[in-house]
Amino acid sequence: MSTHKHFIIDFDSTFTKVEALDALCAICVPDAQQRQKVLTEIQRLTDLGMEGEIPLTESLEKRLALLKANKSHINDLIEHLRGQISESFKLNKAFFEAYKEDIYIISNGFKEFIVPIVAELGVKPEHVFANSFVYDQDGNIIGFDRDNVLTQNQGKAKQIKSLGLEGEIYVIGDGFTDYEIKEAGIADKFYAFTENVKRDSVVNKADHVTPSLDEFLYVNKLPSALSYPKNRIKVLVLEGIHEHAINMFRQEGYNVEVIAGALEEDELCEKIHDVSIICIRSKTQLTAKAIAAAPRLMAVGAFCIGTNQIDLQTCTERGIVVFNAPYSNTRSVVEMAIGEIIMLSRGIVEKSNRMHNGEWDKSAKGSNEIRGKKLGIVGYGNIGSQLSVLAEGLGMEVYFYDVVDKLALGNAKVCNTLEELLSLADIVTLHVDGRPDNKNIIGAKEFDMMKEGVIFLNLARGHVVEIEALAQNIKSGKIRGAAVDVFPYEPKNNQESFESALKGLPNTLLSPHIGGSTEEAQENIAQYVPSKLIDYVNTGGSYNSVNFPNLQLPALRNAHRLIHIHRNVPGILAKINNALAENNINILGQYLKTNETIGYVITDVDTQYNRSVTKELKQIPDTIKSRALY
Ligand SMILES: NC(=O)c1ccc[n+]([C@@H]2O[C@H](COP(=O)([O-])OP(=O)(O)OC[C@H]3O[C@@H](n4cnc5c(N)ncnc54)[C@H](O)[C@@H]3O)[C@@H](O)[C@H]2O)c1
Ligand SMILES: O=C(O)[C@H](O)COP(=O)(O)O
Repeated sequence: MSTHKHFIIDFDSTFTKVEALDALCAICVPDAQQRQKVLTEIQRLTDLGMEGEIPLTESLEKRLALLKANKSHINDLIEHLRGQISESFKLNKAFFEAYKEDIYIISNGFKEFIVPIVAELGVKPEHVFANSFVYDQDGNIIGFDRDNVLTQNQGKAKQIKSLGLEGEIYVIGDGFTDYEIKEAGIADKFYAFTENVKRDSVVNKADHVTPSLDEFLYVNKLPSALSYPKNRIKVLVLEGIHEHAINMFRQEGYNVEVIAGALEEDELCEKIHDVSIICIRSKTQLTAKAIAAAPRLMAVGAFCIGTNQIDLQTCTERGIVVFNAPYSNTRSVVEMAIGEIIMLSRGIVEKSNRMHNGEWDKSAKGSNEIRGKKLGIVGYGNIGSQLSVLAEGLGMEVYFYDVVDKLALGNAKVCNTLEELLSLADIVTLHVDGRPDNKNIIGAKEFDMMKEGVIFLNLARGHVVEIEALAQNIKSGKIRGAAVDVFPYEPKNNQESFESALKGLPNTLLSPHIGGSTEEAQENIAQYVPSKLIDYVNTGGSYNSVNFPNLQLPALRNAHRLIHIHRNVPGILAKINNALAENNINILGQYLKTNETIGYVITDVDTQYNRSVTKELKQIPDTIKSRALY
C-alpha cells in the first residue's frame, strides 16, 4: 500500500478561529440586540449540527433563514475572516506550501468565502470542497446547492471517497462531521482540533487530540514552525497564584493544571512526574526528592521573593532554571512594616481590643510618635533599603546592618555589627533573606542586647527568630510591641489551625504571612514570573534567574538555537564547537556564561543543518540538558 499522506482539513473553527456564519451574522444583522438573539440561535443550531443531534441540512437551512444575508455582505465577511485564521495555521505556512498537493479543505461551509481565505496559505482552489449559496435576483441568499454531496448524511465521507485518493488519509477538524469520515472507514486517523473549540463528543472519539496544528505536525514528524508543540509543556500551578499568570500560560498554549493549595512532598512527587514548569509560592517545599520525581522539569517559578523553599543546588545540577519575583511585592511589605511600626508605637491593637470590650481609656501613656526614633534595619536588601527611604520620609533616624557592603540611602547610617545596631535601635526590623545560615540569628542573646521597651518586627522568614525567646521578652515587657508575619512552622492551608507561643501576648500583631499579599503585588508577580518562564522556553533567556548564569539573548531570527547546559568542567565549549564544525554547521552567534556549578551555552546556527548534531550535543560528557529551539 502507498504510504502517501493526504490531509483533509475542516474550515469553520479549524482553519479559522470562528464559525463563518456567526461572523456573517455580525455583519448582516445591524441591530445589536437582534444580532445577539440571532447569534445565540445560530450557535445553538451549529452545535446541534456539529454534534450530530440534527441533520446538517436542517441546521444549515435554519441558520440561513435567520441570517437573511446578501451577496454584498460576503466581501466584508472575507475581509473579517482574513484576520481570523487559526494562529497555529498562520504559523505553519511552510507546511501548507510544502504539502499543497496533498491538502484538501472539506467543509459544510461555502466556497464563496472559503476559497479566498485558504488561498492565503497556498491551498489550491480546486482542493476546496464546500457548498455554494443560492441567490435571488436581488442578490439575497435564499438557500444552498442541495445537489452538493456535502449536504447529505455522511457528506464529507462521500466527497472524499469520490476523490479516489490513494494512500493514508488524515482528517483534522473540530466537528462531528469530521469524525464521521473516520467512522465511515474513509480516514486512517481523525485528529480532533481543539485550538478554537473543544467538543467533548468529538474529542472522545478522536484518535488523537491536537490542541494546535503544531501537535499534529509533531506527532506525524512533518515540518513545523516550532521545535516542540506548546501544548506538550505541562505547567503545574499551586498555592493560589493570581489568575493572570494562569491566563498567560494558557494563552501561550501550555497545558495548565491549577491546584489551590500547597502539596505535601509525597503528593507533589506524584503530581510532578510529567510537569515541565512548576509554579509555587513560599509554602511548597521543592525538595531533592520532588525534583528527582520530575524528569521533565525544565523551569521553576517562585511567585514570591524568597527561594529558600527550593533546593536550588539540586535544580542547578539538574539544569532546571529558577525564576522568582525579586521586586514585585517589595513595596507591599514595606507599607505593612511602616503601618505596623506606627500601630505598635501607639498600642492601637490593645486599645482597639479593649474598646471592643466596652473599655474607654483615653491616655497618651506608652504612646509615641515614630518621628525622630531610631529604626534599626537588619538586612538592607530590596525591602530593607526601600523601608529606609520611606521611614526617613516619616522623620525616622535610620540605621542598618547587612552582611555585605551596601550603599546607604539618604541619611541612613551603616552599623558595622549586629550588636551595634541592636543596642541603639528603638525599633528593630528584620529583612534578611531565608538562607539556612540565618536560622535563629535573633535569639535570647540578641534580645538581651536590645534596648528596654524596644519594638520588634519580623516580616522576613520564620526560622530567623527563636520564637520562645521572643515570647519570653514580650512577656517580660522588654519588648513593648512586636509584629510577626512569618513563623518557623506555618499552616499549609487556610483550614489548618495556627499554633504559636506568641498567641495572646500583649501588643503583639500576628499576621498570616501576608506581607506580600496585596492585589497589586500578586498581579505584578503574575505578570513578571510567567513572562520570564515563557521567555526561557522560547528563547533560552535566563536573565534575572536565581540559579542560572544570566544570559540576555537577542531574538531568534532566521536561525535555529542550540541550547546546551553542562557541568562546569573545562573543554565543553570546544567539544560543542567540534561537533558543529564536523557537521559543517555555520555559527551565527554564540553566548556562554558559567557559574560555580554549570555552564550555559547558546549557539545560533543557520536553519539548514544536519539535525543529527542535536543528538551528538546530548552525548558530550558532562551534558545536563540540551535542546534545539526554533
Ligand atoms: N512577609 C512576606 O510576605 C514577605 C514578602 C516578601 C519578602 N519576604 C522576605 O523578606 C526578606 C527580604 O527580602 P528582600 O527582597 O529584601 O531580599 P534581598 O535578598 O534583597 O535582601 C536581603 C538582604 O539581607 C542581607 N542579609 C542576609 N543575611 C543577613 C544577616 N544574617 N544579617 C544581615 N544581613 C543579612 C543580604 O545581604 C541582603 O542584602 C526575605 O527573607 C524574603 O523572603 C517576606
Ligand atoms: O518570599 C516572599 O515573597 C514572601 O514570603 C511572600 O510569600 P507568599 O507568596 O507565599 O505569600
